[in-house]
Amino acid sequence: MTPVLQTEGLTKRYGQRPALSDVTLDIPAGRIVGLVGPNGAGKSTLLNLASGLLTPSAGTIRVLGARPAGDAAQLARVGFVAQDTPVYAGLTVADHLRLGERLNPRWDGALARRRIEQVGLDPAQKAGRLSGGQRAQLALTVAAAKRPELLIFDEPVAALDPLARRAFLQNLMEFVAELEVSVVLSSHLLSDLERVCDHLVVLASSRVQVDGEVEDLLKTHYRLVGARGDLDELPAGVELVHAEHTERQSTLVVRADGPLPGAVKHADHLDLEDMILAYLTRDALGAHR
Ligand SMILES: Nc1ncnc2c1ncn2[C@@H]1O[C@H](COP(=O)(O)OP(=O)(O)OP(=O)(O)O)[C@@H](O)[C@H]1O
Repeated sequence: MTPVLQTEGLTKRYGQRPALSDVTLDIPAGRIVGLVGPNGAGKSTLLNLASGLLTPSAGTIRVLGARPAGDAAQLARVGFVAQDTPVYAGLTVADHLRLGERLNPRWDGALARRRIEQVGLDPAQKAGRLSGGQRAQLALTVAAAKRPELLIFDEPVAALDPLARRAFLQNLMEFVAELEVSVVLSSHLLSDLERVCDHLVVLASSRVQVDGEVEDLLKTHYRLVGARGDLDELPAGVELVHAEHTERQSTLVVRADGPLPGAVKHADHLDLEDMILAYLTRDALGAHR
């Protein structure tokens, strides 16, 4: 199956400053991919490159096996909702659907109308008067009714209250199951990502820190506790992500594809949130050293 997103040495600079450095990814189709990282990590830059709004400074990017936004057919295959879910404030909800129908060859009007009704949007309401959550629902509906093969969302739930966020993500998961669409979404909300994503990419300081299927990542990451000094040497196949020490004890977060060190007193798997935080802490400490 063609990968949904494939990059090699992908780099984007604004002037001299890298926003994305040497990013190599190969993400299979049929996933909900979470893209996570601190402010300024390069998430929007990557998503804008994937949707063809930006062009790379170096390296390559293929989306569904083709150049992003290379032609009208490729544009129709990808639905992109930029940060802050832009809508046309002066147009009504129904106008958005009419516009979508006119602009998109594969427009699914029945799906759009059903979704609008399901989420309780008034077709006559001007989009500029919708709440943040309603706007997000409208943007999701328009993007999904294009019947794309890939949906890209830049922080779709950032402006939503917890209930609206949950409803939006629930909706998104239903969509994915119904439409067999792949999704790439960025978010700062790690617990949300844990609930909906099956593939994760952690970006920090313009570089990929870790990337993989969530299930594999959870299986291979551990928090190890041992006597201070006993865990200084790690065997081959065990990569240190983050370490904290007290006078007597060391606590490490590691990625282990092989056996754990013999001197470990205690080993636990981490949840996704703690694993991501370990990578982000490593990057933050490295950056300020
Ligand atoms: N148009 C631009 N001109 C110059 N620099 C830019 C531009 N857009 C982004 N940058 C810089 O590129 C880097 C990556 O920005 P980007 O918006 O991709 O990060 P992000 O991970 O999406 O951040 P956030 O979580 O805050 O949305 C930042 O240092 C940012 O200041």
